[in-house]
Amino acid sequence: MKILSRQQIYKADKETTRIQQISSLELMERAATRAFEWIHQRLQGSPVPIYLLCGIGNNGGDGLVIARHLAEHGYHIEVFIVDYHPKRSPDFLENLQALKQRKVWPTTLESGQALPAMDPQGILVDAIFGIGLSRVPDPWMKSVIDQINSSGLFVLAIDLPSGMPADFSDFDPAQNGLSMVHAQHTLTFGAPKLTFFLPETGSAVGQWTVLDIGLAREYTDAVQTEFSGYGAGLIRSLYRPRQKFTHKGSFGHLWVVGGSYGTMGALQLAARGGLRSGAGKVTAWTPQCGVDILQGNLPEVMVRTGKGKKQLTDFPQAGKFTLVAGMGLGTAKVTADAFVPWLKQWKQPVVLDADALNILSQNPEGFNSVPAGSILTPHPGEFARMVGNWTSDADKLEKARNFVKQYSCILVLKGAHTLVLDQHHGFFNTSGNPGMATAGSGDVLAGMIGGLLAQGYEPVQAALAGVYLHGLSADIGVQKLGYEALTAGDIISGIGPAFVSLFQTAESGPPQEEAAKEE
Ligand SMILES: NC(=O)C1=CN([C@@H]2O[C@H](COP(=O)(O)OP(=O)(O)OC[C@H]3O[C@@H](n4cnc5c(N)ncnc54)[C@H](OP(=O)(O)O)[C@@H]3O)[C@@H](O)[C@H]2O)[C@@H](O)CC1
Ligand SMILES: Nc1ncnc2c1ncn2[C@@H]1O[C@H](COP(=O)(O)OP(=O)(O)O)[C@@H](O)[C@H]1O
Ligand SMILES: [K+]
Repeated sequence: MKILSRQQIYKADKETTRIQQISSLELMERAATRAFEWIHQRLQGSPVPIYLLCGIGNNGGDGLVIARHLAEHGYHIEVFIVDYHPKRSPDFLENLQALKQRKVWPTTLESGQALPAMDPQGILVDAIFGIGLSRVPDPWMKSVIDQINSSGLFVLAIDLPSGMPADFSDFDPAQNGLSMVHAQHTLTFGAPKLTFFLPETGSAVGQWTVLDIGLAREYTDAVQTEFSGYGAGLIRSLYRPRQKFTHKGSFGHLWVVGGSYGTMGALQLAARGGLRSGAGKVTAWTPQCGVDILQGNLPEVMVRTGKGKKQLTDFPQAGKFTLVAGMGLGTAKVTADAFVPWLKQWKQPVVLDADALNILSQNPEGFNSVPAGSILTPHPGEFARMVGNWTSDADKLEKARNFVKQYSCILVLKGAHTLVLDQHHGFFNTSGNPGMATAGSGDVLAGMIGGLLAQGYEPVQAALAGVYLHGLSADIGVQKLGYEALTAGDIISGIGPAFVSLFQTAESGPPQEEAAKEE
């Protein structure tokens, strides 16, 4: 599912009206009618009061069209024009006339005015600002947004919550206190917006549904976007079925390197993640204290040790195997002094997680030794050590772009929508849940990505599939366990069912955010 930038959406609008030979007014009618249908399907004529807050641009125009349809279907509506700007869009004006012809008379809220009292059992339709928002809302608009947020009403945002930009091309909302409507649900037109996927803004969107408004495929199919959301569809397309006459040698040899006294669990979780993702063989390289633990717990894994008793002080000779390093490794000076020069021996892409990243952050020159195409999997704390603190999601994204360019690597920025970023594209994952916020789940992910890389998936494919299947495994796990009880070990137990469910199609029509997981 492509994430179109603000400018690309305007272009899509233009191309749609040109190719389909319709007016912008007709496109507005089509878009807002889809939104009305969505509401009508759920409310089924309910007498709940509906308050429509409309701006003066085309987002407000959408609100007026929705209001007209609701009035025609006998809903109890009140319409307010939030008069934040003297310039009305032509399609807004046309629809204002059309609404008045239906004998619906909107109330105008002028600058400085407070919102009227509203029944807290009602629904508030937010059609104040859409993608036209080009600068931070002024103090009056901020107070309107605050009043909406404290109203207690169910808020349905049209296209996007007012105050929230579609992307960061015009301004960074964090620089001005992130003043935006917090919606329970957002009905967005044509494509999801970048800001839906990032924590500062994504929490304001609530559940989201992309409404298909028939944008010209000639444009949307061809346009190159910087970002997309992905799910099962993409992973199915790159999945490699196993052939009959294959053997364990066909699926690679994964080495998981790490562990230290007291953190052998991290290495075990990675090893198990690699095994369950299909690596033909897995070897662990650990300090001597790890041998009994690993041999006792993981009969499938071979164990080799360095000279260090409680921490690694030396590393195996680089070879034809696939390397995942860093889980539980520690950052002791003896370990770091051996690790950084060792990394130089590697020519093929490796997977670096946790303390491998922390060691490199303390010795930043070492990042130059990371082989091109390697996959680095920091959580936010590790990424801050790598690139310094960021001031906002927009700033973090910029730092990530620069990092990937500088070191020709793939970043897996872990979070609710993990971002897999290479020099060409950013992919936001759509699987996973807050149950994964538990110690060790990142170790499992590193092992899974390594297991896929070992089998011959291209690095970016291994990162995409590992991240998606990891989230899906946890989604399967929480169905039985709930969010609180899910552990990293349960994610490992879900890997098998996740592979299986990849090829089972959903029968019922899921809501769109769910549907995005299919793409
Ligand atoms: N394909 C699609 O997706 C379709 C989209 N459609 C709908 O059109 C919507 C976009 O409409 P829109 O361009 O008229 O912008 P909208 O958001 O109504 O804002 C109005 C104006 O406000 C202004 N302004 C900006 N920031 C400001 C601020 N802080 N404080 C005060 N003023 C500010 C700014 O004007 P400026 O001052 O920058 O010239 C802006 O133009 C879109 O979200 C969707 O709902 C459908 O109808 C058809 C299909
Ligand atoms: N709220 C959430 N929603 C979805 N996924 C999450 C959420 N919180 C954490 N995760 C996922 O859980 C994993 C946590 O990794 P990490 O912080 O490295 O764990 P650890 O260091 O304990 O192994 C990541 O894959 C991340 O994307
Ligand atoms: K809106």
